[in-house]
Amino acid sequence: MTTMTDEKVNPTPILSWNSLNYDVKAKHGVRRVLHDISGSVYPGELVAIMGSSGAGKTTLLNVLAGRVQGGRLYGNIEFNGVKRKPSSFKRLLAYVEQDDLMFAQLSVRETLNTSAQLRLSDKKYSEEEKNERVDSVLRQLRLTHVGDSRIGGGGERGVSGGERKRVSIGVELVTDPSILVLDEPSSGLDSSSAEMVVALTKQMSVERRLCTLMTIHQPSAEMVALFDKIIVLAQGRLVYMGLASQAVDYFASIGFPSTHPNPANFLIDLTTVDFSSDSAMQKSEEHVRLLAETFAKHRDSALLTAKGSFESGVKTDCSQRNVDITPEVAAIALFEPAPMSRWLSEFQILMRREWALSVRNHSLVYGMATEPMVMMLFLGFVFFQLKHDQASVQNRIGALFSLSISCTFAVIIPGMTVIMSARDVVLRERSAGTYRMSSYFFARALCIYPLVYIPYTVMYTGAYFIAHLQYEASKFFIGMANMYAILFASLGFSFAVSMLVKKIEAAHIVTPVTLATLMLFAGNMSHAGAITPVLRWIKYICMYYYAYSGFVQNEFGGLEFECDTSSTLCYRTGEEVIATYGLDEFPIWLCIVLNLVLGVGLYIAAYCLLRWKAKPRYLWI
Ligand SMILES: Nc1ncnc2c1ncn2[C@@H]1O[C@H](COP(=O)(O)OP(=O)(O)OP(=O)(O)O)[C@@H](O)[C@H]1O
Repeated sequence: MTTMTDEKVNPTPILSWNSLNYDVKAKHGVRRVLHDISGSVYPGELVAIMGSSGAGKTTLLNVLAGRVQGGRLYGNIEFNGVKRKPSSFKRLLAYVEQDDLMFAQLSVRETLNTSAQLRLSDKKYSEEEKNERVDSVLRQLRLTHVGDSRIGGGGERGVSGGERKRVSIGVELVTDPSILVLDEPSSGLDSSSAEMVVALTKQMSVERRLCTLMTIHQPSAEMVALFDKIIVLAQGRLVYMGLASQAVDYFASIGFPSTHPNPANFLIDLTTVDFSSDSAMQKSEEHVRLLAETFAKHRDSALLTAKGSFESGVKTDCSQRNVDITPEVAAIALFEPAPMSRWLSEFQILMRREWALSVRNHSLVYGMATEPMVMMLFLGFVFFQLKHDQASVQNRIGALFSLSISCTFAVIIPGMTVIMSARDVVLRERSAGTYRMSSYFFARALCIYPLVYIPYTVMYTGAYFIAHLQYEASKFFIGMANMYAILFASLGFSFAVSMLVKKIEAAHIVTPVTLATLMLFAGNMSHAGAITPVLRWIKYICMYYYAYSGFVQNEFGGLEFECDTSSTLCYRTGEEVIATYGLDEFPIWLCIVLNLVLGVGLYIAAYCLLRWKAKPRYLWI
């Protein structure tokens, strides 16, 4: 197997790293996860990072990809011979995560197409060129036959695991990366699918002169034969980095002849720490340290004699050049790579995608449409054809309060589920700088409105006429505007909680508790003007208060009631009811405006949280 390394053609490694050390917080102080790792890779190479579980493979990969969070990182990393710049490096690096984070409801072609549309520059590529790029990636990754199949996953039927992994790779390859990074691309795949993924990756590396780095746990002998270089880690130490084909010979030369037909199994056996007892652990840790020291000496001697047999490109290896470079401590990089498309075209692409996602989520669409219909029947028939007696006062109060409540729970909880279920994909896309957060935010928000506003308009109209609220056009439409305002605020609430809380389980606890608390301030369970002064302000940030005040003033205004002779308490006019409940603090139009303002405030809070709080804080050197 000839290596496709490029050191003769291009003596500068595409990526080189020197004296990488990474510390994390441990129970008793600090734990070193990576010890003094140096190395380099070249265009066209397929490099595997191997080692047993916990050896530090993913950590090293993330450090090299500029994706490590938390802890302290020391050392130097260079890209094309110079210090990396976060924005340009991220554009040229494609990172395929271990979990295939994609939308189950989109087809393979749609997934790749969206990535191409968003990540290929509008200035450099025409629409046809972008489509051609998608076709060529589909062909290269042997995905053409499943182009129209849904991705699936999470309970939805879709393409196979191997195909899904290839789509994840394709999402990154539709751009023009210089480095492709894959975290455990074979995990969860059967051996033939895993081999196919590695073989195709190899082919792409050669054809596109891509440098590919992947972590891999226990590859088959056939897969090892595809790698140009391997990096073997044990307990965060480098025990080998060099040609895959020479690894076994190297270990034999230092006294560890292969005991296994598969070199990967041999290397894992050789470097695994035995945790069965304290003495066994100490012994194997000593063994790993010895292997790392031996490799350091061998590599140094290879450098000194310029034989370069272990590591291709050693003559220009940064570990040689950087002897007098002081290792740097990583700073936190908070950057946003420059977007590739104009805001409006980004927004249109995302609108199309978000709309497809919304309408293809059948349980969501049916759920959001059915709930208001059920509510309409209950509201209409529990409060059927209201009259003008004293009982109808209580019934009207009940109907209007229920209407206010139904505009929150049944909107906020499904809304939150939709927004949060997309979170991981959005974070992946954000890490790659795929689009601006503002275009995503607007597209997501706009796509959810029809799913809420259409059924609620039907519900309101049905309930209004069945319950026989005041048959007056102005009252009907003012009530509807009031409902639209609380729906707007509810969706803002949905967005804010989705951005504030990381886990959906937590959101499902926080939301009902908050809403139940806010209900106390609506003016139904407590008199709006008689709440303890220290808590009274809460009604001003309570969407129920404004909506309920609006509904009550709209419906009761101008109504007259009959008093029966047996009753001591009698409301003669609607105005008396409004005054008794203290719901006349703001006129109706202001109630509507204040709910809209509350909604805008919640959207702004949600956007700020999305923009800054959810921003990954990667360590950068
Ligand atoms: N931020 C962190 N905080 C605490 N420990 C960490 C952190 N990052 C890595 N580690 C520890 O460093 C070690 C190496 O982790 P890493 O995920 O890189 O191993 P790995 O070789 O990829 O393992 P596996 O094959 O099981 O995924 C592990 O013991 C892990 O617990």
